[in-house]
Amino acid sequence: MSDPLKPVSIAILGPGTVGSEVVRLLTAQAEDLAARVGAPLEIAGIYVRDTSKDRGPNIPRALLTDDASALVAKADVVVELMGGIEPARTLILEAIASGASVVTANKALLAQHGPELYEAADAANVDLYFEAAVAGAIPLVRPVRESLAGDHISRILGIVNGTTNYILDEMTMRGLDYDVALKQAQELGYAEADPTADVEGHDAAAKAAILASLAFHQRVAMDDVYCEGISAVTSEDVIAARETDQVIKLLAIAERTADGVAVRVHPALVPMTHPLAGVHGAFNAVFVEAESAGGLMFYGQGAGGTPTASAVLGDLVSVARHKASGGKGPHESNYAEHEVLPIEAALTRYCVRMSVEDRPGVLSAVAEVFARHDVGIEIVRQVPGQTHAGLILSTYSAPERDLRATVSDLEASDAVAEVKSVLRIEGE
Ligand SMILES: NC(=O)C1=CN([C@@H]2O[C@H](COP(=O)(O)OP(=O)(O)OC[C@H]3O[C@@H](n4cnc5c(N)ncnc54)[C@H](O)[C@@H]3O)[C@@H](O)[C@H]2O)C=CC1
Ligand SMILES: N[C@@H](CC=O)C(=O)O
Ligand code: NA
Repeated sequence: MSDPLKPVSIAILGPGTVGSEVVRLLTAQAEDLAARVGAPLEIAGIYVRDTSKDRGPNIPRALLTDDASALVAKADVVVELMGGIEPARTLILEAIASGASVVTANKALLAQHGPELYEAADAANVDLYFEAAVAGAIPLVRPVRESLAGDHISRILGIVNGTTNYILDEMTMRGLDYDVALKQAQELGYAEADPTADVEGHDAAAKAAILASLAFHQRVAMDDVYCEGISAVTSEDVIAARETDQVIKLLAIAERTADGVAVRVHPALVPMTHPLAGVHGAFNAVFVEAESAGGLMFYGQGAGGTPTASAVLGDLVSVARHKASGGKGPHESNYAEHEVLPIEAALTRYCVRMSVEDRPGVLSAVAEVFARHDVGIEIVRQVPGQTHAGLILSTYSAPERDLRATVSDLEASDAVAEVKSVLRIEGE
């Protein structure tokens, strides 16, 4: 425990979209933060690669340094907002080894190297907080890690990536092209430095791995998460969804069943009437189902510099309080050993859009393929076409492996000219 009047020194690594807002708010709200912490927060330095570059009025030049290790060594709390694996991992380990607590928004790093970092933090008896790493401004890590620590979480389902929700929403509501919407998301500060992480679902998968680890009290790594992004979603898919009163959302789903835990990220059709359909722009929404609490819903801004800075500052106040007055946050809880199940075992529903030969007997040939794999058809819609007829079939819930085998046989069937898209259905 330090002297309560002694300032808590903060190192900021990476004053980008989020980091620059953290620095601005640390200065603008200095008095309130000092009162809440019980000691002033003092920025010891800001690590950048190029100290000569002007970074605007919010980033005082005098605080810039290009010597990250020296900065980390003199800080009580290190706030890592550079992103990426290295040098973030090494600098966080250096911080922990020198006795500093760490606040990070780096989900990619936590999903890949979380165990190493949690173990180092526990061994050094320092805090490692990461509220901003999952669903931006929304308090979600803390509720799952602390508020629900006495309950049994069975399912988490939601939208956890702002960039892809923004893109799909702009395509749906304004008919924007995918590329234009992505560019806008980048300009608004929602996207990762390499937006492939967003559009291919890796960012959502990292968040899903972190949430599943916290919810199920075991280690779930990035590689355990089945992941499909939105880069294959076309304007035609978006229009077809709208015509049937559905929207396409990128969902993260973590479930605990009698057989184990399953974690997946993929685009899905959601009925317009479902609350997730009303989540627009870069907002996120996450449903948590727990045995005693029942259903909980978390909603708010999932990306953007200022909202994310709010989550970082919340963590910073907590860990700085511990530095000023003693105490420590929760350590990693990883005692459970449920099997991590493959996607093939998941029960899902498919919507298959295809063009078929426009001749008698085709519908029964198609129906036979579904029956062959014991997959029930719930809804059939036929759309007249010029050379071929359009057919949209929605299935009842079935094991993913049977649904895949059905699609594979449809592709090989003489009755089917082309399987145009396959989307899972969720939220009904
Ligand atoms: N932008 C957002 O809405 C959110 C971002 N995050 C996470 O926050 C972190 C930061 O994200 P942004 O601020 O959006 O990124 P950014 O790219 O705007 O900022 C990163 C900053 O770190 C610097 N940096 C990167 N690598 C460096 C290195 N090797 N040495 C020195 N400086 C380096 C960059 O020059 C830049 O100034 C990432 O981990 C991201 O995943 C989390 C939630 C929301
Ligand atoms: N790129 C991420 C930023 C927040 O985590 C997103 O779009 O959600
Ligand atoms: Na959050």
